[in-house]
Amino acid sequence: MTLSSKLSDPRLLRQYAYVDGKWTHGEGGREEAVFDPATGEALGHIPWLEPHQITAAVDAAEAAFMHWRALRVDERCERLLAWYDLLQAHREDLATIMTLEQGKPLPDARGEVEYGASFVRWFAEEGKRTFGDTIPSHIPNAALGTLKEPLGIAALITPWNFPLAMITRKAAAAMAAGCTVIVKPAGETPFSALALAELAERAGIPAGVFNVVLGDPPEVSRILCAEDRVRVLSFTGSTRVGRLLLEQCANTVKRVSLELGGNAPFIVGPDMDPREAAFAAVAAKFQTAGQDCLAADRILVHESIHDAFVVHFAERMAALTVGNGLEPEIDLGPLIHRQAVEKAASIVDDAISKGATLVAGDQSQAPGENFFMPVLLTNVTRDMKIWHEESFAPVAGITAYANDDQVIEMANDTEYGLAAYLYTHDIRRIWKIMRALEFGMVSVNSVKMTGPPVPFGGVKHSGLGREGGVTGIDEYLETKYYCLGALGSVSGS
Ligand SMILES: NC(=O)c1ccc[n+]([C@@H]2O[C@H](COP(=O)([O-])OP(=O)(O)OC[C@H]3O[C@@H](n4cnc5c(N)ncnc54)[C@H](O)[C@@H]3O)[C@@H](O)[C@H]2O)c1
Ligand SMILES: N[C@@H](CC=O)C(=O)O
Repeated sequence: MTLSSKLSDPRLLRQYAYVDGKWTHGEGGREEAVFDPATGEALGHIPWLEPHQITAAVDAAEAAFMHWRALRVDERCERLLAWYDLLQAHREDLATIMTLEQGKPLPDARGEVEYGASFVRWFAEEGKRTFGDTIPSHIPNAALGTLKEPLGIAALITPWNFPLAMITRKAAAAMAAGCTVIVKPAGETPFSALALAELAERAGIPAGVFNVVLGDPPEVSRILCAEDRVRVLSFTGSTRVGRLLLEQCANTVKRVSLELGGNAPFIVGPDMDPREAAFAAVAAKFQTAGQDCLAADRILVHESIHDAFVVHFAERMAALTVGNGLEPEIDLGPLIHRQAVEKAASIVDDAISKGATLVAGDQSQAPGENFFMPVLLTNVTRDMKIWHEESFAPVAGITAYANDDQVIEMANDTEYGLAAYLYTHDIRRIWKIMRALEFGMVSVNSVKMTGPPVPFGGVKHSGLGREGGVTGIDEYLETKYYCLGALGSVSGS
């Protein structure tokens, strides 16, 4: 059965790039297959655009920018709201596309469609609030102030683990600000991006405002980074690629926003009920089969409750079901591809060879070659890869600690600084540890922390800038200061 036959609106499955309002094939004959990670079946093909076609997308975005920025902001925001309504109306098809190309269970895919759509509505509202300032003047007879203006063309490069929401969190902010965008989705999950383009067109978003280019990642990124007309690069993906792109943007001095990898500590205080904390840790570790920048990578449990916590964690983990995300009652889908499975296995082997204890995790039960059964390791120490690397796999590692100062030092012992979890009901401990954690986001007694109103982003090697929230739109705006001089006597100046 083909992908399009599973959709109630088969036109949402597009196998072309989308440039200047037109579905565009490659001119050099290069293409790439897109696979269902659960079955290994090819879902379809996408063309790779040639370099001059990427430049044509920049031409289109440049031409569209003049008109898009000149629209009244409420007109721009109306189009975004129409886009939001269409995302909601087609959420089932969007979720099906996502599960097929990414692998996450259908309920999680539905959740991501809701989450992704919520950014479109949020920025359709925030777009109307891009206020400048008036400045009390230090210059005689002058009025001073600031205006917020769109930066221009934004290039948005996104990953495969959240193939829809990572686009809308950027694109809706940029478009509400008056920028035009060129999206380069991950080659593993282009169909969610192309369905977004189809719905943008139906929502009346003009040609050239929302473009999706496809191609060889380093080639496309090099062109977009070197283009002077592209004034913002917003990237979500690995720290390794983020560093490369930051360097490539230096020559054109563009605004760079980076949402990079994480290695979240999950700290459990001695006052916690070990069962409650263990169940929360399982939820924080295994979402999207561990392929989540917020995944609880290092679980740090006070020594007084460590053993009970491990028992409850193992019990809860054993109840997780692994299988094709299209089937009912599945908790963990496949990993994105075979290399991800090999990386997960190497992280487990490395830990065991350095003294970790394998409590659970039997790979002989895996239902297919891209699946990895959840693993629980205890006695995890700092010399292991699992401590330092973002595992991006369903591998949980637990370490015992003795006191608050020690756990703060352990939690901060990473180059990453995206998110941290803290479970304790002691208010003094919460305040002390929360303040000392070197992370952009700290979630206390809650697994869920994200959503459109919050400033999402990391410190250290986890990135630059914040997405969402009231400041997310600023990533796409420039402040213009004005001085209106020689006005005669200006009261209050
Ligand atoms: N901080 C966040 O908000 C956030 C959210 C989601 C994912 N992530 C991170 O994303 C990573 C997983 O995603 P991924 O594997 O797709 O990341 P990735 O860095 O491999 O790829 C991200 C994007 O960059 C492109 N790319 C890959 N290699 C490139 C190169 N050499 N030059 C230019 N472009 C290149 C890819 O095609 C894709 O579009 C994890 O590290 C995860 O933590 C971060
Ligand atoms: N779960 C994150 C994406 C990271 O992979 C989010 O909520 O944005």
